Amino acid sequence: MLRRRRSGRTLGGVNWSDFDAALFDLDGVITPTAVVHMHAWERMFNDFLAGYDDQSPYTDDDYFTYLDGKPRYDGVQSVLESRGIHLPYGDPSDDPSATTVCGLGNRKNDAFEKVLASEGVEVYPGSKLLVDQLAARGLALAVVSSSRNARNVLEAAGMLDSFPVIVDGNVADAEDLLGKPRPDTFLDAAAKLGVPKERAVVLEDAVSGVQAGRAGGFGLVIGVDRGAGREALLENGADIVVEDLEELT
Ligand SMILES: O=P(O)(O)OC[C@H]1O[C@@H](O)[C@H](O)[C@@H](O)[C@@H]1O
Repeated sequence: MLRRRRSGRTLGGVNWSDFDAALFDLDGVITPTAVVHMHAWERMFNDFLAGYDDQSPYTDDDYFTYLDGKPRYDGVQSVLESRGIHLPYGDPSDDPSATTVCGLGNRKNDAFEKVLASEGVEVYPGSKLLVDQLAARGLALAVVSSSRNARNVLEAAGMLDSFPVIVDGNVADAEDLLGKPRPDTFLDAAAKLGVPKERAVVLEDAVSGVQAGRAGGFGLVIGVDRGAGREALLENGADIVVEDLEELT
């Protein structure tokens, strides 16, 4: 836990005058939607795995180890590989009923979209506060999310206008950028903001996300522990770990 300091240019122990940009992950960092993704994956995988006699049920450990923060189909591949299940990759246009990597990913997306439409999206109050404070200090802000739903989530949360640069799963696909844990999407966001990586801060809740931050050589990597675990975040690339971004305000 960081000691809160409000003096000078320091917020929550971070000297923000050392930085010109903040690159925020979305799900689990700005909005509590990591939980929605988590539940949608759980429902889809448990239905799918029930068709196998020799597979144990999918658990939260599967989520944090193989899925958290990764692009949709990379996550599906990773879970299937860990269980020795081989399916054809298919194509992102696959119907959700297709028994392919892409079909399973799209099946989960149906569940995610239903929850989004019926329940809407909130914002973590501490995250909104930090975003507003950093914007007021003149930092350039971006969202860097693996999700193809990022724009919809930001819009539903009323935060779309807070981020001049959004690098999401669709941008990564269109620009051929490798997804987290590779650093490419974060580097792309920093370049679009015109800020050198050493002057940019990465804020991430997923192990794959802090790995991307470390691999990219960013000025500071802040882990937000929403379930991945403080130690896991520190071991994989976080310089500091908080439980909520309110600690940095
Ligand atoms: O299926 P989508 O919306 O493109 O999202 C892909 C991934 O996006 C990430 O932001 C989430 O942490 C993952 O849980 C999710 O699986």
